[in-house]
Amino acid sequence: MFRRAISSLASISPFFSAASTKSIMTSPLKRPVKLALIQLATGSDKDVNLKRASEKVAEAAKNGANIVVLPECFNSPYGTEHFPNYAEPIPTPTRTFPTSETPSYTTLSTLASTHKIYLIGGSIPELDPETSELYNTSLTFSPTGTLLATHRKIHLFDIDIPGKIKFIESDVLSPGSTPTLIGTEYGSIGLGVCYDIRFPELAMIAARKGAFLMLYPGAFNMTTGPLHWELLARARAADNQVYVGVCSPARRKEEDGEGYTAWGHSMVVDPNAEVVVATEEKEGIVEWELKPEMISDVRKGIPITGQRRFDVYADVAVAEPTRGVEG
Ligand SMILES: O=C(O)CCC(=O)C(=O)O
Repeated sequence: MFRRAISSLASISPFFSAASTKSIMTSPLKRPVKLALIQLATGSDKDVNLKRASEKVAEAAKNGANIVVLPECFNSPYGTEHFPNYAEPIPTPTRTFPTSETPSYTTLSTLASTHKIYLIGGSIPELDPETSELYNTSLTFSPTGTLLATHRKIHLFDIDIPGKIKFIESDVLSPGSTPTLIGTEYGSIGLGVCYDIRFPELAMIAARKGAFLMLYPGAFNMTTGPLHWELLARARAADNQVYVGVCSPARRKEEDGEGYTAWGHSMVVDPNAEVVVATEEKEGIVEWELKPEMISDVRKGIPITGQRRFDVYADVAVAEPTRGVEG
């Protein structure tokens, strides 16, 4: 019945191709996988942050998680004045550093291999020693502890809402320029850091390339958190019919003094754009099993994945809006 509906669509639209038909019928998630988002309580002591992250990752792995996510800036306070002090270089095959200079990288790699998990290490301030540029960078490790992906936050958080919040990341950070798609044994995962979620293009690119999940380590605040955090997570899921996970630090306590206050509310959204599990502001772990048929069922019911009209909006990046007739 459904196949007949698709072939009749294909006959009226050349853009409803055989390839897109296949992408509707097959789930991009190969088998069930358990996702854990760690809403970590972070502070100003990097060693304590790494120790706390290690405890919580161990707890998530013990609960059976296969993919574990930490929040944005999990090793440092979130603030432009802090980034230079907490930044670390990232080792590459051709550029190594003593482990004392890369404690966050080393901890994440060890945690991934010890617990045999995919670990999306939230983000850390990164120092590029060649250019002295700083980035807000997310490192992903495989279950053998190998670095799989390095995502430098592409859209820097530069906003000014009078009387509410002003934050200019670009005062000290440089933006990344490369969208990230992480290959795993379960399928591909798209990644963005916090403000990246406001730009639907990244999730759309990842989904078109076959991602089953978009992950956003983030740290929304007390103004934009209640306004947009859940809305954006659900929107990216609805746009692309993929799972979405958003992972925040826990909210700072009064006694921790001045500083950026994260909204919290880490959550998993399913491909139908429903919040399936969420927490509030305190430290905790949000866990959910992602299922292949959830994606394929949603895509069969509302087949937008194969109905896109790239003949109409392929040139969205350069298109000028059509102007009305003047006068
Ligand atoms: O987009 C927002 O409202 C918050 C973004 C943010 O906090 C970040 O990019 O770190």
